[in-house]
Amino acid sequence: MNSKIRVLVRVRPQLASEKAHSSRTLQWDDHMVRLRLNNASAEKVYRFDHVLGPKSSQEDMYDAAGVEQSIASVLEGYHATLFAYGQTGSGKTFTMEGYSYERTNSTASRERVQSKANVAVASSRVGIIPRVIINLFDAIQTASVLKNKTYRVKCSCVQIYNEQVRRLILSEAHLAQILDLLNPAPTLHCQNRCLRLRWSPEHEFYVEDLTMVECESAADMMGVFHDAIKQKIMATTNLNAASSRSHCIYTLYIESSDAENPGVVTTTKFCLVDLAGSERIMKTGASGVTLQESIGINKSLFVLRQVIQILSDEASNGGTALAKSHVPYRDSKLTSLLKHSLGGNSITIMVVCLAPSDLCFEENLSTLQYAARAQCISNTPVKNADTQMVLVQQLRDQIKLLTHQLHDANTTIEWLKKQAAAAEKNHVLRPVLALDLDNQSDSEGPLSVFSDTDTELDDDLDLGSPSVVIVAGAVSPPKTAATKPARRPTHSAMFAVPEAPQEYLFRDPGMMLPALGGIASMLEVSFGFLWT
Ligand SMILES: Nc1ncnc2c1ncn2[C@@H]1O[C@H](COP(=O)(O)OP(=O)(O)OP(=O)(O)O)[C@@H](O)[C@H]1O
Repeated sequence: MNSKIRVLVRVRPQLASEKAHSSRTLQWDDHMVRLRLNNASAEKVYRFDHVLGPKSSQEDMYDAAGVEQSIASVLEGYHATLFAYGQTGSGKTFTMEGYSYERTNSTASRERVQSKANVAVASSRVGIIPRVIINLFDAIQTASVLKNKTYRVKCSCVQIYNEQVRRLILSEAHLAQILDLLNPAPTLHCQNRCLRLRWSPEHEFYVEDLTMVECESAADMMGVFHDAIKQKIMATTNLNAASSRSHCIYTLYIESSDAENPGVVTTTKFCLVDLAGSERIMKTGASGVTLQESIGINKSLFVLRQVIQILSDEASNGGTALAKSHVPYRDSKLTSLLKHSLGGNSITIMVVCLAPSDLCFEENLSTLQYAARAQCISNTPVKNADTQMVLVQQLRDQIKLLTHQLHDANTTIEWLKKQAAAAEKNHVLRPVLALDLDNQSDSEGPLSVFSDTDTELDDDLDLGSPSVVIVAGAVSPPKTAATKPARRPTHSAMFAVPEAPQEYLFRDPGMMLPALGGIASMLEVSFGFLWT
């Protein structure tokens, strides 16, 4: 099953700080965005699954993105990803979280103004992640009753900051270590939080030693999420009072098992990603640490765009010409961790955020170009199963294959029998089967021979130089006795089951096939044949 990345665009309202600027370059309707180029002589039109304007609510956004379907898919065994993309200040964090951020004056922020999330906001303002948490637990409650399944939910949260993967969920031990290091050498501080990226054939890229927290309820999980986002690095720039200085990946892991097979566990994940926004350093006025962050952010977004470009080119070429193009997932931590979401096995939604101001024309143009490319990318969602289930499936596949082979063999045998019958009827074949019957009694031996209409073998039939010897019962070298003329056949029956390996001698290779069919249909033994 192929599934294109679903792309939605959200144009945020003009902020008070932007009122002085016009916003004529960007126009939209429900499925289209039109960007008038600066000289107004030309325009670019882009079509998307949905386009939401500044008046759209968080609920509108959640519904239009089809997040409920993604939750259902995750419970059915598929991975899902939703990520927010756009320039700095375009509304990604608002869309994903919906909280307000307040300035803080912590010691660590002497160099610049930092912000911390205030999660006490009206329920209508909360964004996609809190809504997913609440609705996931509701959906689990329903599914566990309807499908008689048991679910366990865990979560993890990391930020990718300056190409370092850092944990946002801190255990008490981590917190104690960090407090100990309040006047830290930065490297020690980082050791506490920085995590290594690993690769395995089973999981592809994964974060080593990642903290995962099991949660019993939506309230539990919301608590973990709120603690995590308070650890995010946020700072004030010219373009955003509370700008994410890192990419934030929040992942829900859903383990499910059937009441009938409690040992068989399926794990799926739902990744919710708030990307840091692309920044034009001239515009953000970044310097010092903020400048370093800008460079890191732009570098990883550059790789993300490259991945999108290559995958979309591949898709537009029907997956042929560029099918073997190298996709540079490994060139950044972000694309490594999003590999399954871009051209992989996940159901993916991309929420594209735009700022309406004419000042953002170039950024909006670039954002729309990549969004348009992203919606060409096809993923191949695969239902996940645990290893036991995979083994069961492999055995099922093997049984299916063997059943097919058996069916084919039986069909061949039937065909051979018909050929033999037709040949016999037309008296085309002569009784040419001979065998070593030294031990066989005259009345009824273990083997009868094939003959046409009870005709006896001609006395002068020369069986001294056989064309083929079939060895039935087991593969063994032909006995010299088999080359001797046989006694006369008396019946038109096919073959009886020999007690021990027997050799059937044919003069005429044409006879061999019907005989072979007859033997095969009656004996469940191996046999082979030799040309002599
Ligand atoms: N749909 C919206 N309705 C009301 N306010 C919004 C909306 N979208 C964004 N905003 C406001 O715009 C400002 C910038 O939004 P936000 O911080 O979400 O941008 P961002 O894309 O996450 O930026 P960055 O990449 O720098 O982190 C915030 O003050 C936010 O409250």
